[in-house]
Amino acid sequence: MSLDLGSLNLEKLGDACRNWGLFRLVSHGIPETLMSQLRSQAKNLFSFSFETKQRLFTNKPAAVSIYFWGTPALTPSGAALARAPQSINWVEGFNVPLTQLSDRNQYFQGQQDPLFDSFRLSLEEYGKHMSRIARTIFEAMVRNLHLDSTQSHSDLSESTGLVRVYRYPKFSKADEALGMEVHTDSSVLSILNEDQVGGLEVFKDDKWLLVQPIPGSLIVNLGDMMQAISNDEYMSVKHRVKVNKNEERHSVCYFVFPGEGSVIRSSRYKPFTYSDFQARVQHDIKTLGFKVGLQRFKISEDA
Ligand SMILES: O=C(O)CCC(=O)C(=O)O
Ligand SMILES: [Fe+2]
Repeated sequence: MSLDLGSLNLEKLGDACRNWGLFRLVSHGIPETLMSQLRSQAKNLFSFSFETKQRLFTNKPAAVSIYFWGTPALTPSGAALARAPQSINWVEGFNVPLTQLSDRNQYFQGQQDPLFDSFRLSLEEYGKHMSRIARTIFEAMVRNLHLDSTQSHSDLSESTGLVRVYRYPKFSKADEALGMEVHTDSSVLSILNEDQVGGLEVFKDDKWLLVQPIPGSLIVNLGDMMQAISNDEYMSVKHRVKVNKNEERHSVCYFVFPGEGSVIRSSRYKPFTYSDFQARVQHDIKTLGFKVGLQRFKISEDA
């Protein structure tokens, strides 16, 4: 399902969000050069030594490493969550909150290599496009769902935007590992920019389907917050990433969340903030080893 951002068809958008929870976006206005430049800069960053990567910090709100490996599940401060070894994901990445990006002292402090600064500048440029695209799509969704636009305005806040760049190494026993295990995103919206290797799969009608990479297009998927905001009319899609035997894969993924303290009100769920949700997810991952998600906030049907 492909949607054109320049002339968004509300009916088609609604259809994709109800039946798939994911769609391909074209005519999004991001120059192809910026998209590929960002992926190749990220690729170069990954070639630094493990020690250098671990030393890449953001300073706010506290000094936390932006580098992670083996799991995409992070604590609110950005540190990787300790997980059981059987759930190691075949991935490494950088987690970059976009808010302080323009302050060059916040990231990559003490790094002499000019690559860090050019990566920061491309991300800043890319982040502006992401905010624009996310807002445009979100407002179209609000219209399609006939929601009160004043009430739902703060359900998406561009200031929460963050980018994760991923490297999925190749692996000869590709059937025995996943690049990223099955999950739904916790975001409102996630926007993915991937290379041509492929590996993203979505779960639909009891089957795993490969999302075919198409140059220049973006993949938008709906997160749990969007499902709640839509009163379960839209769905957050279950997906995973397969690893490739012969080639490593790179992707750049943008996530955007509700505003800090903004209460999600939904006919299907008890009122909650994104922080409540995140705290619950962290707790479940620590104690059960997996995310239960929206189910935790569901208004019981037989009550
Ligand atoms: O790299 C990808 O294709 C998807 C990443 C993803 O699903 C995620 O970060 O939540
Ligand atoms: Fe995801």
